[in-house]
Amino acid sequence: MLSSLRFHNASIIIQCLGGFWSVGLASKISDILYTNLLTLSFSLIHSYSSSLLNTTRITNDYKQYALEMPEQSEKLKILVTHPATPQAAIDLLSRDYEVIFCQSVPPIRSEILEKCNGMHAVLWATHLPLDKGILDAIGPQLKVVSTRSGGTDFVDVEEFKRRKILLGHTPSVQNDAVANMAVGLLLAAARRFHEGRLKIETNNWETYTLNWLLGQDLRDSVVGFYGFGGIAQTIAKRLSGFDIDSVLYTTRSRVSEEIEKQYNAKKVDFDTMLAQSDFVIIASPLTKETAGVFNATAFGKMKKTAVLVNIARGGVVNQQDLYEALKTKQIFAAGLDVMTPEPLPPNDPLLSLPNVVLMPHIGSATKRTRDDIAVLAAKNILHGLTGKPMPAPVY
Ligand SMILES: O=CC(=O)O
Repeated sequence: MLSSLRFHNASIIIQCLGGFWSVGLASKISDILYTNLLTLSFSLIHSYSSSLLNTTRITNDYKQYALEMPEQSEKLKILVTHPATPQAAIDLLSRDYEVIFCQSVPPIRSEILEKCNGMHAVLWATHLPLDKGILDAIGPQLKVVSTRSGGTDFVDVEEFKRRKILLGHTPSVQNDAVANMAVGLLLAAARRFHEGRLKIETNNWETYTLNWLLGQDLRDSVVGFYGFGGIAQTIAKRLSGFDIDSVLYTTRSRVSEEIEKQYNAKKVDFDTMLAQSDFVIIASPLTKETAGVFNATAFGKMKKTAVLVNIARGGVVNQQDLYEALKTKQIFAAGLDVMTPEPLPPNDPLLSLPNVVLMPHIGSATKRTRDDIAVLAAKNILHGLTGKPMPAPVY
C-alpha cells in the first residue's frame, strides 16, 4: 500500500515536470534551475523505487500473514523462551506482535513461569517439559505454541488437544544436518575414532601390530533402521553412496513401495532387524511404546560385530544395558548424539568406554539448520495467530 502511494507520488512529479515543459515555461527557467529539478526528480524516483524493491524483498515471505492481520488496539504478545533465537525468526514475529524474551541460558522453568502470563503465543525453544503447569500459568488467551524441535516427547500433547491450543513443531528442516551427524557417528564408531585417539593420548601407538584397531566395513553391509521417517531416509540416501547391500526397517506402518525401492529397503519385525543388521540406527520418536526398547534382550539379539547409532532420543535405549553390552563386547560399538540424562554427567560410566563415540545432542547444530528451524517455528506461530493452517502442525 505504502509502496503504491510512493509510486503514485513519483508519477505526479513526472507529470508536473512534463506539464511545465509542454507549456513552454521551461524556456523561462534558467538552465541551472532546470538541471537541478531534473536531478531532484531522478533522485526521488530512484529512492522511491529502491525503497519499493527493499520493501518487497523483506516482506515477501511475510506479506501473506500481514495482509489479513485483524485490527488490534493492543499488540498480541509472544514469548520466546531463548534469548539467542535466530534473528530471522524474531524479525518475522516482531513486525506485528510484541515479543518478550526469557534471558536465562539454558532456559529455566522458573523464569518461563514468571514471564509467560498473558501471552497469546509461545516459541518454546527448549526441551523443558511443556505441561499443564505452564499452560495454566500462561492463561486461557493462549492460541498457539511452536516448539523448536522435531520431537515433541517433552510436550503434553493431550493437554494441548483438550484445551484446543494449536501446537506446531519443526520436522524435516533438520533432516540433512541430523543425517550427517548419524553418518559421522556411524563411521566414527565403526572405525574406532575414539579408541584411536585414546591410544595416541596414552602413548600406545601400535600400528606395527597388524591386527590393530580393525573396524567394521560398510561395503555390502545390511543397515537396520528403527523408525524410517524423513531423517532415516536421508541417512539411507547418504549410506547408499557407501555401497551397502540393503536396508531393513522396523516401523508401525510400511513406507511406500517407491521409497522401499529407492533405498532397497524392506520392512521387517524388530527381532529380524536386530539379528540381520550390521548397523542399527535409531531414528524413531520417543513414545510410551518406544521407551527403553533397546535393552539387554535386544542387544542380545544383535550381531557381535554390530554398531548402534542413536540420533533420536536417549530414552529409546536402556543405557545401563547398553553400557553392559558395550563393555562385554556383546555389540561392537556405539555412536550416540542423544543420551540419558542430558547433559550427561562427566563421571557417567559410558564415558569410560573406548568403544562409544558421544556427542552432546548437536545433530541439528549448523547455522543454516538452526535458522531454518527458528523460521519454521515463527511461521507456525504467525499462521496460528492469523487462523491459517500451520506449515508444521503436531496434530
Ligand atoms: O532433538 C531435536 C529435535 O527433536 O528436533
